Amino acid sequence: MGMGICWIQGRRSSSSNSCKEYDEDVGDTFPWRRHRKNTSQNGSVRRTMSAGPRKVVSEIFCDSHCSPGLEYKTKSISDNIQHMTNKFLKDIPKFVKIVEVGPRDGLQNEKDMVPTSVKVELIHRLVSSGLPVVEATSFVSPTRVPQLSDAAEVMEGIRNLEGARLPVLTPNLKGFRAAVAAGAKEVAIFASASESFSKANINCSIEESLDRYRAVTSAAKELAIPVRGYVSCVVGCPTEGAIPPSRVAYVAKELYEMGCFEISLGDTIGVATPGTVVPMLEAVMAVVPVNKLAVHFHDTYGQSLSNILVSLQMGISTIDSSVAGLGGCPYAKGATGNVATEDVVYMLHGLGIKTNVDLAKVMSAGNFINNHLGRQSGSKTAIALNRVAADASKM
Ligand SMILES: CC(C)(COP(=O)([O-])OP(=O)([O-])OC[C@H]1O[C@@H](n2cnc3c(N)ncnc32)[C@H](O)[C@@H]1OP(=O)([O-])[O-])[C@@H](O)C(=O)NCCC(=O)NCCSC(=O)C[C@@](C)(O)CC(=O)[O-]
Repeated sequence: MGMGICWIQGRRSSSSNSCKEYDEDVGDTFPWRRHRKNTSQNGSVRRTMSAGPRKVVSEIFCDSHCSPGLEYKTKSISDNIQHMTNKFLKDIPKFVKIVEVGPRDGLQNEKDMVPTSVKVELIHRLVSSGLPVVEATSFVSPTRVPQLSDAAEVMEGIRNLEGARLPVLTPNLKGFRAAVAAGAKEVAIFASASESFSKANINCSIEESLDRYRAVTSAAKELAIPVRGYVSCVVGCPTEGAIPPSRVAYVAKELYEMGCFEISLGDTIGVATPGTVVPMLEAVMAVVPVNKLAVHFHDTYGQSLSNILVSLQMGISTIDSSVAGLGGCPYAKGATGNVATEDVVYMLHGLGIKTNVDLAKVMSAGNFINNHLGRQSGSKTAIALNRVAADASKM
């Protein structure tokens, strides 16, 4: 296989040819430690992590992720994670739900059409990694977002897929009805805190969009279909600049009151820093319960992980991310992709936070789509671990 990423913590499949379950959910990754090379009696090469002061909690014998013939021992860093008592980390959640937006937000800006079969395969791989929610596609105008004009076909390809929720974006009743007809069991609506972005993105004012979305949420209620709400431009807008937190709070509250079960706060152009995230979250948390909020950071200025950390410290426990950092909004020029799922999982597990996501499998999904797109991953974690794996396979 040549993937060689068995030092990654996370829940493992119990199938005989993949990594054994960890003894503790928080295993460890010490890719920077040197491997010791041993030769066993039957001649197979074993590589063992150099012994350190920490407890070995698990040993992984992995055919599916390691290079053939290699075995890795991992050490636990759980001994070092003191978030229960550490004053800086004691209030962060113990479990975080990751909402994968790669197949939708990640692909919507791709110029060359990605074949439907590749999208379907990507979604299958992401679901198999344990991600609880994978946003699958959008039922928007095909002239506005040609890349997702195969939404109904994508839904057909994932019709029998189980193990994750598979919401789709719907900008209006027309999109909602098409989504339901295609088999969608959950939808997302997307408003903006910026008037000009609302106009550019969905061709109406904020108030008009809220009216449209009331129609969608009431139609969804009749069918018992859960609706997620997005607020875009929660910190900055490509044309208006800084957006006041009070405006974000207003739109979030409207979406919540019309029935959205969760509100995702989108830094659409990736300009936020912890300095602007804190006041924005404070304003929104005053009107929407924190357990109903998610954060959605694009990584244009490389601030996403620090923004996520401060959001965790403020009690947020749902994080949107995109495999391999794919993405960008067609109506937010210059904005890059979402924070990479691999980087988020690596950080969360490093903080001792459970996700139930298998980083190795997310990386495999990332490698799959990057190979198709012919580009390097936007995830630093994936780049680093792929490099370590390649080095290890040469030893
Ligand atoms: C909202 C509309 C549809 C308004 O569309 P419009 O441009 O105002 O035009 P319209 O309403 O007059 O309709 C134009 C044509 O589109 C059709 N139409 C109308 N609705 C639909 C539909 N649902 N599905 C398919 N077709 C549709 C409609 O029937 C008509 O067809 P025609 O008569 O010309 O043949 C359009 O502007 C649109 O699709 N915008 C969506 C653009 C988009 O997807 N942007 C990216 C979303 S990402 C985002 O917003 C941020 C987020 C969520 O990721 C979070 C973050 O990062 O911050």
